[in-house]
Amino acid sequence: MVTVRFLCQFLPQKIPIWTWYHVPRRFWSCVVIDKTICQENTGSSEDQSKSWIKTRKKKQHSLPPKPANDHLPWEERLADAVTPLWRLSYEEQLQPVLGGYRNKSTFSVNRGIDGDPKTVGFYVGTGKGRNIVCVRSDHLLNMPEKHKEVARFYEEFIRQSPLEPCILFHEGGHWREITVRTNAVGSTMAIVYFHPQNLTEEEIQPHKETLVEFFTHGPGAACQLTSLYFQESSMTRCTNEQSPYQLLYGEPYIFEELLGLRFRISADAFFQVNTSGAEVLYRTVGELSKADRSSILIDVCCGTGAIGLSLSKGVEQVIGIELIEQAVQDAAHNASLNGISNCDFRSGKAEVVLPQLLPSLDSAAPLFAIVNPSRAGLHYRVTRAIRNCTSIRRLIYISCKPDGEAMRNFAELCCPPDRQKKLLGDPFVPAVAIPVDMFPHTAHCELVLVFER
Ligand SMILES: C[S@@+](CC[C@H](N)C(=O)[O-])C[C@H]1O[C@@H](n2cnc3c(N)ncnc32)[C@H](O)[C@@H]1O
Repeated sequence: MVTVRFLCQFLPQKIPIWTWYHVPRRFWSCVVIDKTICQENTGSSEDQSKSWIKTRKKKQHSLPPKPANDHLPWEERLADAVTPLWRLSYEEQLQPVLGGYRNKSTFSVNRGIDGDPKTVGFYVGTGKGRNIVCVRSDHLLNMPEKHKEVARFYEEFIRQSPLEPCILFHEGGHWREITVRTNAVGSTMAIVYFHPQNLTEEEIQPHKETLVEFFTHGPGAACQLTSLYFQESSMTRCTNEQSPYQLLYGEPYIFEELLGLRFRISADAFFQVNTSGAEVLYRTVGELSKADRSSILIDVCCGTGAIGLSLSKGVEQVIGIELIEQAVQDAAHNASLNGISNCDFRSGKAEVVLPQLLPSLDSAAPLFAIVNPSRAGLHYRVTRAIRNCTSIRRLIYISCKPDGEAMRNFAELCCPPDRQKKLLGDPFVPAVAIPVDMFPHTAHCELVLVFER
C-alpha cells in the first residue's frame, strides 16, 4: 500500500476536506476520484495495467536498443517493425521492468564510510545533524549499470586529481557532483560540476584536459561517453546562462524517443527520468484532456515540449511556457524535428508570461491548460491567471509532489471567489486523479489531476 494525499472533496462554499487515500500499488494507474466520492475504478484496472506494463517492457533496457537488422531475412525485419515484442513470450512481455529505469542520475561527492572525502555516491544523514556519509550506489535498483559505472570512474578520477573535493561550499575544494544521462540506444552524457573557488580559467584548464583524457583514453574510456560536459558552478544549481555548460568532448545533445516522437535534450533541460513511464503519463494526460481540434493548449512548465508536442495533433495550437532557455530551444527544435508546425514555445517565468498571455487569448478559441511544475509548485500569479481566465474550463495538473506546495495551488484553484486575493473566476472542482508510478522502489509517483468548472 502507498499513501497518496488528495483533495477528494472540495466544495467551493465549504471548508475543504483533505483525505488520505490509500491506494494499493496495482491500482495506481486507475484511481478515479469523483467530485464528491472517492472510488477505485477497478473496472478498467486490467487494461490499464497491461498497457502500462507492456509499454515499460517494450521501451526499457531489457530489450536491445534497435539493433542493426539489415542482415536478417525480410520476414523477420517486418515482424520486428510491426510486432517488435514477438521474440518474447506473452508472459515475458507482461513482466514489468522495475530495475534500472532511470535515464538520469546525479551523484554527490563527500566523505565515505571509510572516511575518504573523495567518495562518489548518495548522502545518508543530514547536514543539520552533521552526520552526512556518502555511500556508493552500486546496489541501488532504480539506476542502470551505466550510471553506476560512470560514478565509479569519476571517483577514480577525482582520487587521482591533486584538487580537493568541494564538500561544503564555504570550506573550499573543487570537485562536485556528476550527472549521468543515458538513452535507449546507449548514448551517455556526463556533466561534471566543479567549484572554481579562486582558480583562474588558466589554472582550471589543465584539470579539464586531464578529465577529458581520463574519459577518452584513460580508464574512464570504458564508459564510452558520447558527451562530456563541465560546468563551473559556485551555486547549488546554475543555469546555462549563469554559468555555461562547457562541452569538453563529444555530442552536444542526447536524443530520446517517446510516443513515436524524437526529442533533443540539452544539458540544462528537463526530461522525465523514466522514459517508458513518461509515455504512460503523457498517454494518460492525452486521454484525460478531451481537447477538441479547435482548442488552444497552454502547456505550462513545458520543458523540452514533450506534453504539447505529443498532443499537438489533436488541437489547433500549442503554446508552451518554460523557464530554462536551453529547454525552450530544444522544444522549438523538437517541433521541427518531428514536422510539427502548430507549436509556439515561449521562454520565461510562467508567472510573468501567463498573466500577459491569457487575457490576449481569452475569447480567441477554447482554451485548455496543462501544468506540470517542479516540486515547488506553481507561483501564485500562475494559478490566479488560470483561475481568472474564464475560457479555461478544464485544467490538468501533473504533480510530482502532490502533498507539498501543490496543495496550496489546489486550494487557490478551488476556493470560493476571494476579492482580496484577486481570485475572481468560478472555482475549479477536482474531478479525476490518476497516479502513475514512474518511480518503482520509491514512495514517489506522478499524480495527474483533472480540474473542471
Ligand atoms: C517537472 S518539469 C516538467 C517538464 C515537462 N512538462 C515534461 O514533462 O518534460 C518542470 C519544468 O518547469 C520548469 N519551470 C520551473 N519553474 C518555472 C517557472 N517559474 N516558469 C516556467 N517554467 C518553470 C522547469 O525548468 C522544468 O522544465
